Amino acid sequence: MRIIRDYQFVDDQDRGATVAIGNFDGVHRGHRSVIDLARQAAPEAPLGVMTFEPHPREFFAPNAPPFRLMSAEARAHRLEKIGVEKLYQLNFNQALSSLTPEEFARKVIFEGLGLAHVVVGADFCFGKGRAGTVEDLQRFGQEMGFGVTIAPLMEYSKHTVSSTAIRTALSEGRPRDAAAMLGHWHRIEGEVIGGEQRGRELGFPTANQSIDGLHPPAFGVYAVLVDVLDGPHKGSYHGAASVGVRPMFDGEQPNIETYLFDFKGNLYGAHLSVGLVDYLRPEMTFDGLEPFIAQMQADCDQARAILQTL
Ligand SMILES: Cc1cc2nc3c(=O)[nH]c(=O)nc-3n(C[C@H](O)[C@H](O)[C@H](O)COP(=O)(O)O)c2cc1C
Ligand SMILES: Nc1ncnc2c1ncn2[C@@H]1O[C@H](COP(=O)(O)OP(=O)(O)O)[C@@H](O)[C@H]1O
Repeated sequence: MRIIRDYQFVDDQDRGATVAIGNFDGVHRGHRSVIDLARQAAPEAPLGVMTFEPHPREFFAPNAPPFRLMSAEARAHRLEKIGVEKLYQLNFNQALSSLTPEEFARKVIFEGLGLAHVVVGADFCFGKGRAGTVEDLQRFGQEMGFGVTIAPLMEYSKHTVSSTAIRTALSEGRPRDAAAMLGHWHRIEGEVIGGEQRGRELGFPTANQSIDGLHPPAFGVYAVLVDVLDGPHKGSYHGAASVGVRPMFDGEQPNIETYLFDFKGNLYGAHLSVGLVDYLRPEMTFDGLEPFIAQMQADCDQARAILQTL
C-alpha cells in the first residue's frame, strides 16, 4: 500500500484511483461497507482511501480529551489488510481546513489527485465549516467530471454503526458490543515499553503499552487476544490485561498491561496488538499483596476459560 500525504504534485501512478473518503477511526463495519462500494464502483481502478491526519477534531480542539479508537499507524495497517492500495493520508492543516467545499472538490479531488470516483457515507460533510453536503459533492462531480457514490449508513441493533457508539460501548465496558460494530475485536496497538519491573515479582510480568492519544476503554481487567506483530516471539497468544492507573500502586498515567499465558521471553520493543474480548472487573485496591495476587490468578483462570470458547 502506498501512502500519499500531499494532494499536490502527485505522481501520475497515484492519480485516477477510486477512493472512499472519511476519517475511518476504527475501520468499523460501516467504514468497510463504504470501502467495498469503492471497490465495486470501479474494480479495475486502484482502490484508495482518503483520510486526514491529524483527525480534524484533534486539529480544531487539540486540548480535548483523547477520543481516537486507533493511531494513524494502526489504521493504515488495517486498511492495508483489507486490500486498500493507495492511502491518501492528507495533512489536515490550516490550509486544507480553509478550503471551501467547491475548492476541496476542485483542488483536492479533481485537480490534485485526479480521482475517477469517490464514495462517501450519507452523513459526509466536507470543506470549510463542514458546509458541503453529499448533494453538493454529487453536483461538483457532475460539473467537474468525477463519479460520486453515496453509501447508506449501516445499522447495528437499530442504531447507526458509528465510531461514537463504539467509544461508548468501550467506555461502558462492553467490548463485545464494540466488536460487533467494528467487525473485529477492538485492538490496542503499540510498542512494549518498560514499567516499574514489579510484575515479575508478583508472578505476573506484564507487557506495558501506552494508551496516550487513544480513547480509554473502561478501566479494569479484560480477557484479551494478543498478537505479537514482530520479533522472535511473533505469534498469537491468550492473556489477561489491565487497563488503567493501577490504584494498588498509586499509578497516574493510564496504560494497558498484558500478561501473556504460557509465555516466557523478552517483549521490550516488540509491537503488540491487544484485542479486548470481555471486561472482567474494575481496577481495585487490595488489603496487601496476597489477596491481590489471588485475584489476578482468578482473573487469569476466568480469562482462559472465556478465550477457550472462541
Ligand atoms: C490480571 C491483572 C489484574 C490486575 N488488576 C489490578 C487491580 O485490580 N488493581 C491495580 O492497581 N492493578 C492491577 N493490575 C496491574 C498491576 O498492578 C501491574 O501490572 C503490576 O503492578 C506490574 O506493573 P509493572 O508492569 O509496571 O511492573 C492487574 C494486572 C493484571 C495482569
Ligand atoms: N508471560 C509474560 N507476559 C508478559 N510479559 C512477559 C511475560 N514473560 C516475560 N515477559 C517480559 O517481562 C516484561 C514485564 O515484566 P515486568 O516485571 O512487569 O516489567 P515492566 O514493569 O517493565 O513491565 C515484559 O515487557 C516482557 O518483556
